[in-house]
Amino acid sequence: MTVAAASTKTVALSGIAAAIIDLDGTMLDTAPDFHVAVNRTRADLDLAPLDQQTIVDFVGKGSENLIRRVLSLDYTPPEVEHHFAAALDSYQRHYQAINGTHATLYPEVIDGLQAMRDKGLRLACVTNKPIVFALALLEKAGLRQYFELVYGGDSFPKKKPDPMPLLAVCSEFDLEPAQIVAIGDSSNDAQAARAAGCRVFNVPYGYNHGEPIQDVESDGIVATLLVAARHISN
Ligand SMILES: O=C(O)COP(=O)(O)O
Ligand SMILES: [Mg+2]
Repeated sequence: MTVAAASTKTVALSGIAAAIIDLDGTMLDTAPDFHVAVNRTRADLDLAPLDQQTIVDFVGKGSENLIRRVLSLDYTPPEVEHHFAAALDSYQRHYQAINGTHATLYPEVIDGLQAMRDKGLRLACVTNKPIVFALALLEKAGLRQYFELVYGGDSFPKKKPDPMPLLAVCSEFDLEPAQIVAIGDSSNDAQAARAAGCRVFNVPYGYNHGEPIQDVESDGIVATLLVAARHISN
């Protein structure tokens, strides 16, 4: 615990020209949307509803992983594969119908994004959420305008924790990875950032697969995106 606590010290980052911000668990608390859509999918399969926390611990590695984990609670691995395609289809239909309806913005998200823009930072959103859901949600929450680039979990062959989508941002912005800070709520974000050579901050309030965020190696934990902005300079 002492080692983990020591690693949470937040350093001020200089030489930063852009920020890559995660979506679920970082800008929006989408747990209630996941809860509703997953339980409608389970009802289609005659499975009992799950509590929100159980579902939230499966969020972060994309829809396919979420649905496999949700099915694995009741089915053997061959049964999971048997039901997977229909369950994913059902989930996507239910999620699309309620996307953003029950989600809420975390504190200081708008102020944080505005503060980053005021510092001249270029902003990209990189999420493991499917791109159609991500774009619709950002639009609905009034966040789309802050981002020059938005990449979803299906925008590239590989998603976070692979560095591929972050390296695509570096290339699109024509910046070195060390000039970019990734900010997210999970080890996925931190691992992708480190593998890309980017700097990384974590926020403590989202979904980290049920693990303490203090155990994730990063440049620090920031209470909100506004606090993150205060720790970043060009
Ligand atoms: O849909 C997910 O798995 C969540 O994705 P995000 O935390 O990368 O936004
Ligand atoms: Mg997240």
